[in-house]
Amino acid sequence: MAAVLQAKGLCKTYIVNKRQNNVLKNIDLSIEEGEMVAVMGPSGSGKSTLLYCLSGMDRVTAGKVDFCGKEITQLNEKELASLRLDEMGFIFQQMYMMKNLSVLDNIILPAVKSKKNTESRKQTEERGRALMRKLGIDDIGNNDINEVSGGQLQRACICRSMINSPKMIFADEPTGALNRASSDEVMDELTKLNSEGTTIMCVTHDPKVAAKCSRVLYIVDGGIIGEKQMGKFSTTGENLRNRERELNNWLMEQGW
Ligand SMILES: Nc1ncnc2c1ncn2[C@@H]1O[C@H](COP(=O)(O)OP(=O)(O)OP(=O)(O)O)[C@@H](O)[C@H]1O
Repeated sequence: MAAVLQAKGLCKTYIVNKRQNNVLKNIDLSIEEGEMVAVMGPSGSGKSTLLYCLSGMDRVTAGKVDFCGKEITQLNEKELASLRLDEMGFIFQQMYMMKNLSVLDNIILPAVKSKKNTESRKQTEERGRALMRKLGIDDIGNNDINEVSGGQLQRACICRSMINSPKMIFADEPTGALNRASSDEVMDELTKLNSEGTTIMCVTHDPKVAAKCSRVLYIVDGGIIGEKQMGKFSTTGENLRNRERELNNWLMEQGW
């Protein structure tokens, strides 16, 4: 399997009030095509910062990041923005939907903005609707974003992250704002996308979410101190409880 994402010697330092905070310390990491990787660790350990640096949303202080063979740490802002738009999908806990647009218009916005997209508006809308059907929210396309539930909105975010058929989806606490049932539904959709070939990296505090991933990284104080290969989760015949139990035992060994 080819690596989609590779980081070498990745460091990130923030300077706040003249004080240096070395948040990521010399991280080496490789993510293969088709993996679904969870990033776990204590609060403030650098999980979100890692996600932002790997996806080019934030600049690294030292080291390099390759995405599909392109060294993103060498790209300028414009090149980075179009790479993110065309090849990456993003799902956040806060969702970041545009309040003045309908759910469908929010979903298709990355396609409308992409210079690579040669479709008519109607074709793009049709694709948006098809994604909504797949995620079971085809009845809320014309709603305002404040007229839908949190679970529906998060599924809309998944549609939006998929609209440009990205190579990889970066998710930061995608289920953090959801109740258990909605969280399970969103994870089912993400694992389905992953089984269809999309590589996913997901920051989470929830072992139930991580148990559905194929690999779990554990970060403490800006360094990856452990990783666990879980194998692909299959909804058919696999006992999720066993995976959760195994993962919880491992997390305790890491100091969780
Ligand atoms: N934009 C920023 N400017 C300055 N410091 C930042 C910035 N973003 C994060 N930090 C600091 O970097 C450290 C790591 O933050 P980060 O959000 O990556 O941790 P996390 O592991 O995702 O935490 P949590 O689980 O609480 O979301 C923290 O000390 C935080 O205060």
